Amino acid sequence: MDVTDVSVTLGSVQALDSVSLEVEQGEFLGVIGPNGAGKTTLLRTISGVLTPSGGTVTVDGQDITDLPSKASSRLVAVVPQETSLAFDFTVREVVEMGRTPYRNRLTLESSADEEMVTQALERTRTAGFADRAIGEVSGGERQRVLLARALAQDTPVLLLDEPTASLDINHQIRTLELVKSLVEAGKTIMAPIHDLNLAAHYCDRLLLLADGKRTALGSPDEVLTESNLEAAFGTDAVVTNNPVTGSVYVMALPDGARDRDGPHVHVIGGGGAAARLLYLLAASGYQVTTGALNEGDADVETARMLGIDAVTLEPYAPIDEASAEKVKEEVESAAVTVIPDLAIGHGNLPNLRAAAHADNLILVEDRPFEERNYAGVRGEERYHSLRERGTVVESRNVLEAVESAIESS
Ligand SMILES: Nc1ncnc2c1ncn2[C@@H]1O[C@H](COP(=O)(O)OP(=O)(O)OP(=O)(O)O)[C@@H](O)[C@H]1O
Repeated sequence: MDVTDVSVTLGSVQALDSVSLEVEQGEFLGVIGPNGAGKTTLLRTISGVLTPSGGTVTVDGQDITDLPSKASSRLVAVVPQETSLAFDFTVREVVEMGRTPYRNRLTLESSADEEMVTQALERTRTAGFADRAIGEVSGGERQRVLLARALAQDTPVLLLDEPTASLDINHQIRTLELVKSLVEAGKTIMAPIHDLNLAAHYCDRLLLLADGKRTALGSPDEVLTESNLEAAFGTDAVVTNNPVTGSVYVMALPDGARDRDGPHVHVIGGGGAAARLLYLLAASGYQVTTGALNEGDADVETARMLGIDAVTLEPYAPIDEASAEKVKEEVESAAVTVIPDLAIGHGNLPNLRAAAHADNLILVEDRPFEERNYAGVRGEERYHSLRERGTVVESRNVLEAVESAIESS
């Protein structure tokens, strides 16, 4: 499917401004963007409902705007966000409407039509209430019925307007898994999706629209960058990777979330040991820094999510001199430095060396000192010497300890 330089004006609003894109057969393209960006308008233009003031839309080499509606309905099916359906049709009758483009006044329903309708009902799990009136099913069920109708239409291109909007979490995933299987079977699918994390996980590519313009187009990690999100949505967002699925993960931060103005606390982390502490300190308004940590470490991910500055290193790289120096600078400028209950290995010796420069040092120990893990004598010695000049607390008392260290200094 090719969209070339499409512009649409609605009333006095330029809803689409010279938008171009190609969608491959067997591709799932997610359309994202703020309210009013033009997502629905783009869908309505591709389906032939709206005529662009400029540009063309071609499907299978045919210009949609030139085709009679019956012919375009064999190329593009739409699942609208909202629809007014006569309330006394049954669910099955609504799905049968999907076969209309293949009928004329003289042909009766064929067995192929019936087969398509049955399949569509089954794939969308709506067969169980096929004989109920459409007015008597829930909003989420109705959305699945509309998807069934579009499947019965048997088109190469399927446009879904917010396919998961009124679905519960179970049906969101089921619907997107169904979309995935349709795409694998060769359908071309385009869908505005507000949930950026679902979009990132399921879509092959994303189109970011803002103000009727194509702002970005590419793989989810190319499109979902902090600067693109800031520009399009005007929101401060943190982009990390979902530790479970590996997909890009977006979290919007409330206004001012990064403007913490409390005293500076530096946290030596590693392997996720600092995650909760980072959260507690950030939520209490401290200006928190952490590091040095390797990219990919769970503590780096947490720091990103919370908008905390981290001194980072390449994955698995040892702490080099420049990074050790940066850690030392953070420690020296911090009112308090905290070492959570971490495993002490060779890797973090430079961090421990830097911690020796702290004005106030707090060491968190939830396990008896003897049971802790030290890789090598040097780690143990180094930690011992820090222990002598710092305050040892359990994690449940760490906030209090930070506060009283700051008060007394
Ligand atoms: N019938 C109309 N007449 C005039 N302007 C319209 C009409 N329909 C939509 N618009 C305007 O066109 C722009 C694009 O609207 P569109 O519905 O395509 O946005 P959207 O990205 O789908 O938004 P949402 O996320 O809220 O569904 C908006 O500024 C909207 O106010």
